[in-house]
Amino acid sequence: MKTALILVNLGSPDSPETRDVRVYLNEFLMDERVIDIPKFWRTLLVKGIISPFRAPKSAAKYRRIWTKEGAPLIAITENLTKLVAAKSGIPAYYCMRYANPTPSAVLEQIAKEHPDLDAVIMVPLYPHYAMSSYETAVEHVKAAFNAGKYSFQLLTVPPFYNHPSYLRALAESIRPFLSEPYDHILFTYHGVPVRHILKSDITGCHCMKVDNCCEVPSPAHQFCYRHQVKVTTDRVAELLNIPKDKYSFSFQSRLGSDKWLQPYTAERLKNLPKEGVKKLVVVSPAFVADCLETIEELDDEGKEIFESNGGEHFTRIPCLNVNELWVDTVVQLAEETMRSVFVEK
Ligand SMILES: C=CC1=C(C)c2cc3[nH]c(cc4nc(cc5[nH]c(cc1n2)c(C)c5CCC(=O)O)C(CCC(=O)O)=C4C)c(C)c3C=C
Ligand SMILES: [Fe+2]
Ligand SMILES: [Fe+2]
Repeated sequence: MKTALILVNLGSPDSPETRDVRVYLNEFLMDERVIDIPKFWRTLLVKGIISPFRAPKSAAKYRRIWTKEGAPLIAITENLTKLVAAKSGIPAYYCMRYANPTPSAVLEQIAKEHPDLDAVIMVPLYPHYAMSSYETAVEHVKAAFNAGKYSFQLLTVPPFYNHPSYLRALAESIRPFLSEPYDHILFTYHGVPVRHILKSDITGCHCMKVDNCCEVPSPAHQFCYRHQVKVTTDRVAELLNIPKDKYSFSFQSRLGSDKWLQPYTAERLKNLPKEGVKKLVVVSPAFVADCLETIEELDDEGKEIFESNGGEHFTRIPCLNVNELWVDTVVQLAEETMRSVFVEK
């Protein structure tokens, strides 16, 4: 089998200048899987209200996290891609859902450099399924693939929130930070609107409708972000022997006035010191690469909220980034997807 890999991440603006951030925000928020309202209203909201006000503020935040290599999320994805290629011996590329490099440009490059491929395996860099992350990235790459004339097949790695290799990589990345005394570990995940959870419920009658929905077995869980982040949290806590009263999970980065998944991370950071938590460890497993939401929102804003409310020690564990066990996981996920298609035939 001749294969290549394409790692897919979210994307960052081309530069931290307001102009480029506005272009990025427009593309991001005009995505119907992110702001799922009729196009007319979405255009009015995004181009008339959100982007003009948010772009300068977000640009200032991007300037604070920008490095010599550019946006952290892109630089880390590029380095991960190189390590995956070296480890697997399979040519590996990366593309982004928003901004650059685009899936069409990268698919063209792959076809040119490897004209005799049987398959390209897409690895969406999202452990959990959400219509605003995993689903939109996969559909966007598939649309670019279908628009071109490629002789290879496109295969897709499924969400890996409960994959033993991912759980192990995550647990081992956390373990060294628990050797010092701590009061609590908070697993914080990017939030999504509650409406998205209801929309993704294939049964139409389970998510947020059944008591303890995320613990009651259901086919809805295949697409339930809340269930999946809960599984990741509990499995990692089990691997690390963290007692139930010493960990919890919450959701960050809410945008707009809709109801999003709760509890909100900012509220938890404010209240934890009042509950006696002075030494806090924070980890964000939905992001596999450090980005604006971890470096700026957690390291800067999150720490400040915790400490100004009586917290004394705030430690944020870096994302998996280019961690060796994580590189192994990506290779394993791709190989398993390839085998499931070609060996089982
Ligand atoms: C788990 C992954 C992510 C989900 C789910 C997700 C949903 C989601 N995001 C927004 C709006 C914004 N997110 C922004 C940044 C951002 N989001 C993710 C991941 C998920 N988003 C990442 C990794 C990043 C960082 C990108 C980087 O360049 O470092 C932004 C842009 C920054 C800002 O202005 O705050 C917006 C906007 C919505 C509305 C949403 C679900 C509906
Ligand atoms: Fe986001
Ligand atoms: Fe659920």
